Amino acid sequence: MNRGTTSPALPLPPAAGGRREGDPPGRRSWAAFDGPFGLESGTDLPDVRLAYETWGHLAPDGANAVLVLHALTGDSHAAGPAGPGHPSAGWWDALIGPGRALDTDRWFVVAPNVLGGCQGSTGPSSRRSDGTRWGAAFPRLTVRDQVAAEARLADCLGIGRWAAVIGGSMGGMRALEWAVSRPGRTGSLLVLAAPAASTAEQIAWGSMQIAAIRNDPGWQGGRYHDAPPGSGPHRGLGLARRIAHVTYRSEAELDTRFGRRAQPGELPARGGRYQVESYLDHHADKLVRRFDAGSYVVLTQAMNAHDVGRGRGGTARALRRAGMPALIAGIDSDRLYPPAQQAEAAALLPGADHLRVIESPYGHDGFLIETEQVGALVRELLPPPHRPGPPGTDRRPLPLECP
Ligand SMILES: CC(=O)SCCNC(=O)CCNC(=O)[C@H](O)C(C)(C)COP(=O)(O)OP(=O)(O)OC[C@H]1O[C@@H](n2cnc3c(N)ncnc32)[C@H](O)[C@@H]1OP(=O)(O)O
Ligand SMILES: N[C@@H](CCO)C(=O)O
Repeated sequence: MNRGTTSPALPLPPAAGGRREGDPPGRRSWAAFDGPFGLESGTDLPDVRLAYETWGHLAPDGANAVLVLHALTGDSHAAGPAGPGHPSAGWWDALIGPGRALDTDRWFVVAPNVLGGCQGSTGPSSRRSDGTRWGAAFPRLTVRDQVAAEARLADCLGIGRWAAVIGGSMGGMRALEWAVSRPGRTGSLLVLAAPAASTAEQIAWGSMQIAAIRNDPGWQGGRYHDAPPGSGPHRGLGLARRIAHVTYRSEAELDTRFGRRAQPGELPARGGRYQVESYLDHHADKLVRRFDAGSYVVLTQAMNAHDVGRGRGGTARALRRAGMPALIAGIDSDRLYPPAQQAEAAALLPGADHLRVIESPYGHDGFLIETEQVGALVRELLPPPHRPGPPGTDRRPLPLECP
């Protein structure tokens, strides 16, 4: 195991370095595990690197650690301002920080970039030991593989049991997999807008996005990473994002916001765009500039394969393994992961009483937008102590090296 600091936009430093006591909060680091790292498919990755960010300080007994897991196109920058390597502020910045729902004066928050991603963790755009990029040769991953890698990271950080594992969408799939596969390491659970198993329709949406990328001539069978800049499958990735983004928002929101209006200065009857088309173009353009198409395919395949009940006697039996206190939340206007699906999971999880419903006009993206309601759920899961101690007195340095 090695660790160091990096930014996804910068070349990795040699395998060395590490966090030191007193490091500023929001420190970005990475951990590399020597392989072979066995995958559910039966193949191996020769080595694995996970990028992660942390906020707060780990208590001497390691009991104040909270794992926060991002969605499909998210990354480890869950909190903090925009800056080098981070075009936007953290995606849950409103929730993580001193005095916020995930109070970093009390909790040590860890957010890894998912295995298969493209923001510092091993994925299709990473280089292999011979210097070539994985590209099409990158193996199929499952949510279980991603959680296994996160468990290796927890081992390395000396975190035997998370006080809570929290995630939305694809991050919620991983949170649920943590609870089912590692109940002894998952102290409590918050799953937002995520299913116990992807349905036919969810797989269908994902497969259309994968097809959009693969049908772009720039895909080149997945071997485009060393092609000249600009010749990759950008059009396909942009189309995938447009398809996905419609599923992330509600019909009512799109209608209220854009209706049939033309984009200012453009006339649809003369080849111009509707406002909603321009909006989708904008989101496609933004994603293409920050995300790798190969990672998009690998992560979407992992979401399509997601089924906590596979090989465990079915969903109901699998969920019964997870007895920790749990909150399962759905968004009332989510058409991608309808709340009724999560209500079934809530009914089956021993530690969850009933589905929590986030009210939002925004659809699936409500787990990113409705931070007040999400914060209330986090506070319910991790209530403030009756007598808080002075912040920052209980802390231990993270190990510089793992065995
Ligand atoms: C866990 C994770 O997923 S982490 C990664 C965070 N997620 C993403 O980045 C996914 C992409 N973004 C989103 O899904 C959303 O922007 C969210 C969820 C982050 C925030 O949602 P909202 O605040 O409702 O933003 P919304 O979807 O309205 O988009 C606003 C953008 O659309 C642009 N826009 C709005 N109308 C139009 C239009 N007619 N034409 C062109 N652009 C438009 C705005 O200018 C704004 O641009 P900017 O983001 O570059 O400043
Ligand atoms: N906007 C989110 C939706 C997927 O949950 C993302 O891009 O990751």
